[in-house]
Amino acid sequence: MAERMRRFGVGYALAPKKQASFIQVSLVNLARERGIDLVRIDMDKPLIEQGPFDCVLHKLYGEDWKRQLEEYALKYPHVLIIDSPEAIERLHNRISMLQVATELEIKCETASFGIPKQTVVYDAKIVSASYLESEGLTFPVIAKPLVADGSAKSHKMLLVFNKDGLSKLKPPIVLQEFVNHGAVIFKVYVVGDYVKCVKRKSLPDVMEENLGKSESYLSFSQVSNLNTCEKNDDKYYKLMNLDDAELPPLSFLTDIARGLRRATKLYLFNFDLIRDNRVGNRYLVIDINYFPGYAKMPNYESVMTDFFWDVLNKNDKGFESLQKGSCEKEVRMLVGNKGYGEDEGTLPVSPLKREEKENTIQV
Ligand SMILES: O=P(O)(O)O[C@@H]1[C@@H](OP(=O)(O)O)[C@H](OP(=O)(O)O)[C@H](O)[C@H](OP(=O)(O)O)[C@H]1OP(=O)(O)O
Ligand SMILES: Nc1ncnc2c1ncn2[C@@H]1O[C@H](COP(=O)(O)OP(=O)(O)O)[C@@H](O)[C@H]1O
Ligand SMILES: [Mg+2]
Ligand SMILES: [Mg+2]
Repeated sequence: MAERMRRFGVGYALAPKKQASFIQVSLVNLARERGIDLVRIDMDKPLIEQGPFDCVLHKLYGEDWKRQLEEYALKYPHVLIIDSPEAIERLHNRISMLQVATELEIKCETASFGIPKQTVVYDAKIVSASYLESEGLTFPVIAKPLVADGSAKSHKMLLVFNKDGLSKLKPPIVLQEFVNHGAVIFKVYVVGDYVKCVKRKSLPDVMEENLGKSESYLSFSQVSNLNTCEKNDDKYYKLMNLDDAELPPLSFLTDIARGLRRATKLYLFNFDLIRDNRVGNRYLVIDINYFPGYAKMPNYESVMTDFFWDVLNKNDKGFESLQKGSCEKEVRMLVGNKGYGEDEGTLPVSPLKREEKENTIQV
């Protein structure tokens, strides 16, 4: 008699827009074929009454949800919670978010890595041109809401060209050095050990001689997502003049991704990288997002399914051996919401494929 395949249940708790983009029929079907059932968590009912799931996949905010997850992990200690609410929380503040990148040691002969200069402002009254100077910042600067909680407000940014623009700031904000980067941003998607880099249109360069000539600030939001067309194909790259943009070295990106995974203990995130035009091969991390728009990633269905399969099977083996009373230390690193340990296996890393186009903003 054929052996029945072990089936796994992955409960997902996502906002309606996220559910619509991520939970596509193609993903559900592929996962099902591999023995993984994706099941919607009913937000009108307590989580504790649902499942039991082998894994809970989630992108929701708030204390109540955190409490429900804690309660669930207590009742079902073998459940994998992807990702841990504490780990995700670090990304909800744009200072702690980038702090983690400064903790990494990336050794690469051809490229270097860092974050832009930045400072946090809680009180609008203290901001002046001399304050900026004392913080090591020069115009232009970007003002970003301190909190990155997924709200439309948290994506509203100001590019401030001169001192007149400073009166528009609404703290709490992060003031960050604007770095010319040829209007190309690299979005690096991470799914466990899988890493994929894509190019997106970004803000054009700002010429110093133009500062103070016209507007004092420019407000913008989600600039890399403004164009609604399909972003996976060559047409988008041609349309957006991204064709010739050379991607950063693969091993460099993989090292950053691995370092960020270890430091954040997150499985699912992406980070935005820009190439500093002043320094050539210096790359700066400007943003890290929890559970980003994976559906925009080529072959996202198989990448996500492979990931689920891998973590679920590892967890399952760990659970079995825990039940048998062995390998307790190893298992502890995989179960509950602890994230991977140092000694995990590796999933395949995708092949990668930059542009330097003179894009100048007239100010
Ligand atoms: O909606 P999408 O597919 O554009 O994904 C958004 C991400 O776009 P990206 O994958 O980086 O191009 C987006 O990335 P950016 O912050 O725009 O770099 C965020 O991750 C956003 O989530 P949130 O509003 O910060 O909670 C993501 O929004 P949610 O889908 O999580 O609501
Ligand atoms: N320090 C910077 N220098 C130059 N451009 C930047 C910088 N920070 C952000 N940007 C531009 O602003 C966009 C939005 O900033 P980001 O920090 O990624 O916020 P969000 O979380 O809304 O995506 C980026 O995609 C990029 O185009
Ligand atoms: Mg971003
Ligand atoms: Mg972001």
